[in-house]
Parts: sequence; structure tokens; C-alpha cells
Amino acid sequence: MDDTPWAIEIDGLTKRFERLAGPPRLAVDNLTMRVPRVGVHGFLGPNGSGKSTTIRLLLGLVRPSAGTMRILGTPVPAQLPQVIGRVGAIVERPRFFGEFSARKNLRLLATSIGVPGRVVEEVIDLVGLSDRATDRYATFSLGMQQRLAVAATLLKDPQVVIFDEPTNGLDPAGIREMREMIRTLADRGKAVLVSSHLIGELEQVVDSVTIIRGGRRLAEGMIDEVLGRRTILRVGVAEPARAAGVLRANGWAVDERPRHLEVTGDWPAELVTRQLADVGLWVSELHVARASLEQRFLELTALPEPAYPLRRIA
Ligand SMILES: Nc1ncnc2c1ncn2[C@@H]1O[C@H](COP(=O)(O)OP(=O)(O)OP(=O)(O)O)[C@@H](O)[C@H]1O
Repeated sequence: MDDTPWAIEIDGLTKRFERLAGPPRLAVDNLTMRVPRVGVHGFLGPNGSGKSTTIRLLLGLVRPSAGTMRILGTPVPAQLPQVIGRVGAIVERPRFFGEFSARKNLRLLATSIGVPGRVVEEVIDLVGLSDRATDRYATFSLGMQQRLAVAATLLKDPQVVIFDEPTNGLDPAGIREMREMIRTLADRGKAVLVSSHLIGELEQVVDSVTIIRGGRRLAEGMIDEVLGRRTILRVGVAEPARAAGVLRANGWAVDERPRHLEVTGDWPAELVTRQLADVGLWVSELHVARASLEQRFLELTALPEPAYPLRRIA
């Protein structure tokens, strides 16, 4: 069952948590999701949207109320033992011995799962801990602890790597290192599923995304397609009111500011110059900015649900 293009396939997944007081809580609601076999897939949604529950369902830590899931083509949780060896998950902070060095902690783990010592050195290098491998774990910063957790997961050379909110609690340098590590794994041919409620921390590293809210999928696809990386231009021109009219007629959204126009659209900047020149208006300033994906993500997750276009990965 290994010929599927998907690392993870989820169909109609539903999880209802029964509660002693009050009605059951629907944490995941008829969720369908595809994670490609290679690349970084961002699993994005506000806090409490059901990301952790979905990951816990995939890993057999919680039982689904309904729906089907496959990892590398193998149905889970029914056949999870057959595939779990090819999945590395960093869901909770693993326990390491504080008095042992990073290397010693990894060697212990490697021995317990029958992995040779040279692999320990490879993963230490891969997560960028070579300089600190002999330091005691107790002295590690949160970022280094995270990297050691990733190293431990990589010992068995998983095909699919799952991170639940890996940037939580990290400082900007730690976030950057985590991003680089995630990218390295994807560049080595792995499928990386990474959840976050902060798109801004991951936008440079994800190839495709699934966005959820209230346990339901809002959008799915390649990141640029889903979040619409739009062009924003700052345009200086002699007759701003007339220029604004011309650009609006050509489909641009135009905001008239005191000294310039802010022009937003899906097309290249050259079109603005040409469209204005065609009517005898000359551009004195043209500055290209990019819309922040974070802004678009917040707009998207704040919209009323039926308004979303549901997009799929081609
Ligand atoms: N064991 C549980 N019992 C009852 N409700 C639960 C349980 N686990 C999660 N929930 C609820 O399910 C919903 C989804 O939670 P979940 O932790 O999956 O969201 P999340 O997207 O991972 O959020 P965060 O980013 O805050 O971790 C929330 O309303 C949460 O309170």
C-alpha cells in the first residue's frame, strides 16, 4: 500500500469529546485533508481549532468518533503498528536525562531501538547540535531541547515527520532554527506536517497548507494559491484622483493616500505603469511591497464559513 502520493489521507474525520457537564464538544468535524508525500505541509488554524486533536487521532492517542485515516497508505489506527516505525512525531516534550549529555541521551535511545551509533552522529549534525553534543541536557535552552527532541525522532529515519506547534515558546532565533530544520527534512525527501496558529512563523517554509477552524477545513492547497500572495504597490503620480479612476477601471483596488496611491491587485507592477502611461499619466514613484500572508490568514479565519472557496491540491 505504498504507492499513494499522499503521506497522510484523512476523510470525514470527526471527534466528539463527551463531557460530564454539558453537551459533547466537537473538536474535529468531518475533516478531509491530504498531506503530500514530500514537502512541508502547514496545518494552520487558530487556538482550539482542532489541530492537536487531529494529530493525536493520527497517532492513535485518541480514538475517532467517525472517519478514516491513512498514513503512507496504511489505515490507522487499525494497522498503526505496521506504519508507526516510519512516522516521527514531536507532540509533547520528550523526557531526557538532565545529567547526561545530548549525545549520551541519544545513544541510550538509539541502543534501545537498535539503531547504530553512527546514526546518532548524523542526526546530531542534522539538527545543528554538534557544538553542544557533550553538554548536559539540563543546561539546554528550550530551542536546543526542541532540537534534541527532533534528533531523537530522526533516529529511526522516519518518512513522515509530525510537529505540533514546534515554535511555541521559542525566541526568534529558535524559531528560525526550527524553520531551517523543517526545511532540511523536506529537502531530504520527507513529508513534514507542522501545525501552527501563527502562519507568520512558517510562511517561508511551507509548501502547502490545510487551514481549519472549529474542527472544519476552510481551505487547502499550495500556500500562494490558498492565501493569495497579492501585489501591493505604492504609486506616486501627478494626478492621483484621475490615476485612481483609471486603475480602478482596470480592476486594481486603490486607496488614495495624501502623497501616493496604494494599489493592490493580482498582477505584475509593470501593468500599472503601462495602464497609466496609456492615458498620459506618468508614474514618478513605484514601490513594490508584498501582502503579508499573516494578514490574509487572519482575514480568512475570521470570515463567516460559507464564504470560503474550498481549494484542493492539484
Ligand atoms: N480531552 C478533551 N476533552 C474535551 N475537550 C477537548 C479535549 N481535547 C481537546 N478538546 C477541545 O477540542 C477543541 C480542539 O482542541 P485542540 O487542542 O485540538 O485545538 P488546537 O487547534 O490544537 O489548539 P491549540 O493551538 O490551542 O493547541 C478545543 O475546544 C478543546 O478544548
